[in-house]
Formats: sequence, C-alpha cells, structure tokens
Amino acid sequence: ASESSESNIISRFQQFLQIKTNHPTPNYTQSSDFLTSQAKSLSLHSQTIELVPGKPLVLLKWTGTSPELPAIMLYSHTDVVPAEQDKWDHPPFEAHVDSEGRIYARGSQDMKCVGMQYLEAVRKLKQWGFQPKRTIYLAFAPDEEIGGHDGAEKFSLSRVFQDLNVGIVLDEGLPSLDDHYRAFYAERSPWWLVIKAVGIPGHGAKLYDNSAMENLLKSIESIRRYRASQSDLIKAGLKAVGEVVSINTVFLKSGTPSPTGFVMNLQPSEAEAGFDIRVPPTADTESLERRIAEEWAPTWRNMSFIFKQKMYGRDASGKPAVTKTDSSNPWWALLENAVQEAGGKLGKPEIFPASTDARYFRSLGFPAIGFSPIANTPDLLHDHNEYLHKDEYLKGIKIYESIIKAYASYDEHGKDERSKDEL
Ligand SMILES: CSCC[C@H](NC=O)C(=O)O
Ligand SMILES: [Zn+2]
Ligand SMILES: [Zn+2]
Repeated sequence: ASESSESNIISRFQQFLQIKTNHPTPNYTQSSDFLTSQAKSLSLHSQTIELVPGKPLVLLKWTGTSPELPAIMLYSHTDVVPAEQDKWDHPPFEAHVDSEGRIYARGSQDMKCVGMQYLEAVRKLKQWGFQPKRTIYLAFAPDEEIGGHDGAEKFSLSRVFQDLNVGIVLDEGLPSLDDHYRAFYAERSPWWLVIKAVGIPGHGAKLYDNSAMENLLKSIESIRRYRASQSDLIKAGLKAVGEVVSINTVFLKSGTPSPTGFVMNLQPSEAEAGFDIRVPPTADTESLERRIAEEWAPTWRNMSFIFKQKMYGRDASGKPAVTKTDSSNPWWALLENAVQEAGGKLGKPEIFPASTDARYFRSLGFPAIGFSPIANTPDLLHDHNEYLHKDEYLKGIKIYESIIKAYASYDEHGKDERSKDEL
C-alpha cells in the first residue's frame, strides 16, 4: 500500500526527472539503471539494448495470456532538451514541487511524465491482479531530441523490434489548455534547410546589385511572404497548425569579424541562413521543392542550398504515413472509449506540428498514436519553467490504467467468435 501512496508515486517521478538526460551529454547509464530497478520492483522482464554504444534502449515486457496476439507498445523517449538553468524559477533538474503542486523540471511534459505514468499504471493493474491478454511492451528510448536516428530509427528496423509483433504504438502528444486531451494520428516532416548566397564584395558605401547580402535578403523576403500566407490560414481559422507548412528562420550568418565585432564598411562575399521547415503529410512536396530551387535559392541569383534533415513521412508504398482514425483502426475507438471511461475527453484527431519517434513506426506501416494525458496545462515543451501539476500527473496514470486495460484485453478474434454466434 505504501508503494502506491501518492507521495511515493510523486517521489518516483521526481527521481526520474532528477536524472540529467539532457543533451548534449545525457546520462543514459543512470536512467537505464533507474528504469531497470523499476522493472524489477514490478516483476517485468527487462532488457537493455544498445544498438549504438552508449545509447541504451530499455525494453520491458509484461507477457499476455494470449501472446500470439499483436502486442501493445508503450513508447517513450528518455532524453530531454537542454535547459538554461538561470532562466528558471526552480532548477530544471530538481523537480521542485511548489506550493500549488506544480512539479518543475525539464522533461516533466516532454516526456518523462508519460514513461513514468506507463510504469505506475502497470503497477496499479498488477496490484489489482489484472491479467493482460496481449503482451505489453514498454520501450524507453534514447536520442529522440536529436533526430532519433540512433534510437527509434535503428530500433524500428531492428530484428528485436520486428520479432515483437507489435499491433499498436503509443507515443507522445502535447498538452491542451482546456479539459480535452489531444491525440495525434500523423505528424509533419522536418526539412532543415540552409541557403547560401555569394556575391560581389565591395565598399560599404557603394550601392551596387548582386552582393551576397542582397541576394540572401531577397530570398528572405520571399520566404517571409510565404510564411505569412501559411500563418494567415491558421489565423483565419481555415487550417490547423499541423495542416500548413511552417518555416522559421533559425540562424543568419555573414559579415567579416573584427576584434570589436564586425567590419562595418565591407559588403561580405558570402551569406547564409538556416530554416526549420515542417511539411504536412499531404503537402505538395514537389511544388515546395520547386519553390526552394527557383525562388528561395535560385542559381541565377548566385545561390545554393542543402538540407540538414529531410524526410517525406511516407510509407513503403509512397503514401503519407498516417494512422487511420476511422473504424478500420480499432485502436482509435478503444482509446477514445478508454479515456472517456476514466473521466476524460479526447479532442478531434490532429497532426502533430513537430516531429516525434512515432514517424519511424508509421513509415513501416504500424499504427501509432501520439498522446500525452496532459489537460488544462500550457504547452511548455522545450520552454523555461516546464512543469506539470501533480494532480494532472496522477490523473494521467488513471487514464493509462484505463487505456492499458482496454488495449491489453482487446481480442479481435473473440469479437469475431461472438458475431459468428450471433449469426
Ligand atoms: C527532426 S528530429 C527532431 C525532433 C524534435 N522532436 C521534438 O521536438 C523536433 O524538432 O521536432
Ligand atoms: Zn518529446
Ligand atoms: Zn522534445
């Protein structure tokens, strides 16, 4: 009973939050040890898989009574983005609970909450003597925040994963400001674009055409007009955030350095800018590629471009990698009902505006739903003062108890038998 007291549940969450798994040097050893010890206390089979040295993935297993049925994958990433300690009201790795009950920590929303909530829900279900029909896997993966190439990507392609016979993947979502939980069936693809202009260098007092700066700024003007057109669609209520192309300038690089800053009377011969572009699954990628080549980095304006990251978010057959939300996907309705049974409400399915590890599973044809049970909370992912209220965290555990129960008990064969009897 003391294991499941509220203060112990919160203290386990705090312990996980206190492990510094922030980039660029995440302490994966400590997080793996912690998760393995949690698994032991829950009598879950545990395995640490190092597909890349120093980047362990912890895989836990609760074997079902019908292990031949496709399994449930409860997925989370253990790494977190860096935090600027001095800009926080409470240190980002202290997991301080303020007088209101807010737990402040990097990872409290993204997404150590979810990983621990899976574990706490399993703890409760085990205490009640619940027996899953389907096998349940809990995967705690590294590397998500830097692209997932050494985490989810390698894992999804590994023999280990292929042999798990996974039927559904649950991964992270986003907080909502009202009392509806958000759920995501797809996500935008990241295109990280760097454009470079070269041009005639010259005296800072001369008004001539075709300098690198002028060449680059013309592109930036065009990019900003396009950005505004996309942003206006959202402001007018015509499109959701995940349904437009977003493009944001993330760096500008040029100038001739001097001991006091930059040389002020010299027009440089090179200039560069970087953009984080996110492309919806059904966007016309060819026309966007044309726009980049012909308007944003045209060779006739002495420009070139490279992609630091470019994914298409398609499956093997070339179709957008999206998870179905209609009756062809039983997992969606099961999620909706399970959330409702636990006293929650699910909003309408959305496209995740950024990227998650779910894309690697979707592109292989696995259904994957992005869901974090965080309602009535501002979205503070990657922000200062990321927090989660302890009551919201505890409510989320109840939500997962309900989801895991429904998912692990779902037996499509059983349903077929029943309908045959009814005939
Ligand atoms: C493109 S890989 C980076 C993944 C990262 N995920 C969460 O923020 C993102 O920027 O969306
Ligand atoms: Zn995340
Ligand atoms: Zn993140």
